[in-house]
Amino acid sequence: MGHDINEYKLVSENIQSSSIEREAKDVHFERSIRVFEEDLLLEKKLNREQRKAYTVIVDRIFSNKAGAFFIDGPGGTGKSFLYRSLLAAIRSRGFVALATTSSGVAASILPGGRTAHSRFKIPINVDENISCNINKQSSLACLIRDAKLIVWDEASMAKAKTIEAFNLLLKDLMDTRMLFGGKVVVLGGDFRQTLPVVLNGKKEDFISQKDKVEIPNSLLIPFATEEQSLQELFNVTYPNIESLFHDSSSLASHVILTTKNDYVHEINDMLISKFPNTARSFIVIDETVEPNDQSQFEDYLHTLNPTNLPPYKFTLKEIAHFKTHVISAKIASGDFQNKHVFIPRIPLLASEDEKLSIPFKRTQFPIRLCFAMTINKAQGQTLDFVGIYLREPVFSHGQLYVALSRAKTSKAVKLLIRPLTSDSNDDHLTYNIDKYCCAGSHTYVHERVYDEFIEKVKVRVMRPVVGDPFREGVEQEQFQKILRYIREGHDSSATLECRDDTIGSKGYSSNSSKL
Ligand SMILES: Nc1ncnc2c1ncn2[C@@H]1O[C@H](COP(=O)(O)OP(=O)(O)OP(=O)(O)O)[C@@H](O)[C@H]1O
Repeated sequence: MGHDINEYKLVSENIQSSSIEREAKDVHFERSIRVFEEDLLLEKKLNREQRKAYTVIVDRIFSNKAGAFFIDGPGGTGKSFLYRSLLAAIRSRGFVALATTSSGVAASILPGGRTAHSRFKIPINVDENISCNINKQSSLACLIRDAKLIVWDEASMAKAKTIEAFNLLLKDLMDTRMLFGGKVVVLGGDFRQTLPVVLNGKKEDFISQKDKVEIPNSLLIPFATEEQSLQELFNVTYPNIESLFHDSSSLASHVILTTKNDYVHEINDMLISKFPNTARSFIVIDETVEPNDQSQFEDYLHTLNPTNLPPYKFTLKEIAHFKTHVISAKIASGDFQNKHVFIPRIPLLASEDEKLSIPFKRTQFPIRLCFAMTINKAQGQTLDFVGIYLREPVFSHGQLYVALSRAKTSKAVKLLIRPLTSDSNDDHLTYNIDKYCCAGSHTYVHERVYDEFIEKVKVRVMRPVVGDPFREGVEQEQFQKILRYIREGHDSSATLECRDDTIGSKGYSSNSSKL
């Protein structure tokens, strides 16, 4: 590992995959996505609400008008179904339609789906001045300019800054100040489901309220002992697991959902051990970025489990053919279903969000077992059977709702709840987090209600009681941030609807303002 293929002199010419070549291949793929007959037929099956949205959006596209749409609907009400029919309608006429989502799993559900981060080169680590990394002259820029339709599913899971960066990119590429560069953009999602992950967030970042909910007996697996009840959950979710061996598509439509990655790893290890074949474990190679630190920190690095890196050790069974550095496998779902691939071991870096004290790279196969996955990861999927394991209650807004709404019927869901305390028997009660307050910096309002909205907001904004500017929590940094937002809004030609003056000469309080 770690060697350049050219060192082996296998062919006379140097093999170099330039970023331009990779991009050209990518663009070629996007322009030649095949539309399947079944997707073309979806249009005929649209229900009344879906058809209404479909007609308005298609009409905007073919009359060459701009349009920014948001498709809202509770889990399982057919948002993805609508996107599929829209994508098929545009692509089958030979036009470009880009399908993007906020998460990789959701991207695998849409034909030709990509994460928005990857398609629009939006940096993962968002900061104040985030911008997309696309050259205006590149073939990717040309592809985006040509796109008649851009779909962004699960947009409710994206941070506001990423949507703003996307908006700026389109304005820049299209050379216009119109929203989303005057293109037809369909954002979709469900704010009742999980929202963006706030890493190391403080209380102010997500204030939520817990409510106790009682789960009906028909959905429950009674809690006896942890081992016994988990076994029962495994049995209902994966009946005859050994025979599922040869039926990868039905294996992929059953899943156990839980709250945290640590529990996911535990369950996956327990389930892989149930397969009869020979086990093979793969241990990672951890290398510090600074070579001199290697001997001192190697053992310590093995104990770390950053969220975006594979665990120190994982086990596979001999169903795929694997060698030490490459696995030969078949893809089970998505656009490339049944395609045969070779997966090499590659070095992976931890995300900068992890803020590791010793930067290092971990070499391992970029794969994970997925008999179990986190609830957040499952958002957007519709599955044949869902087992939910709540070792502890959900910890963020919408998680319980997402978990319960992944299956098509209530008969295809079973929950195992560990009682909150060892001496209680309330294995039918859990907490739901259902109220979520956050400070939004932008509001997109439909033009039809814009004037009325502005009037109502003006009245509201002038109403608050101004507090003590010296109370705990009122900081100069936050105050400067608010003044900066007002300035930025003003500079980008927004109208100041209320006062923007500061209160008094002491402390950090500003009058209510609205741009
Ligand atoms: N008009 C329809 N006719 C037949 N089946 C439909 C229709 N609309 C949706 N479905 C089916 O309902 C299920 C859920 O639909 P879909 O995945 O589109 O919902 P969703 O709103 O995207 O869910 P989520 O919010 O969880 O992502 C899918 O199996 C889909 O095929």
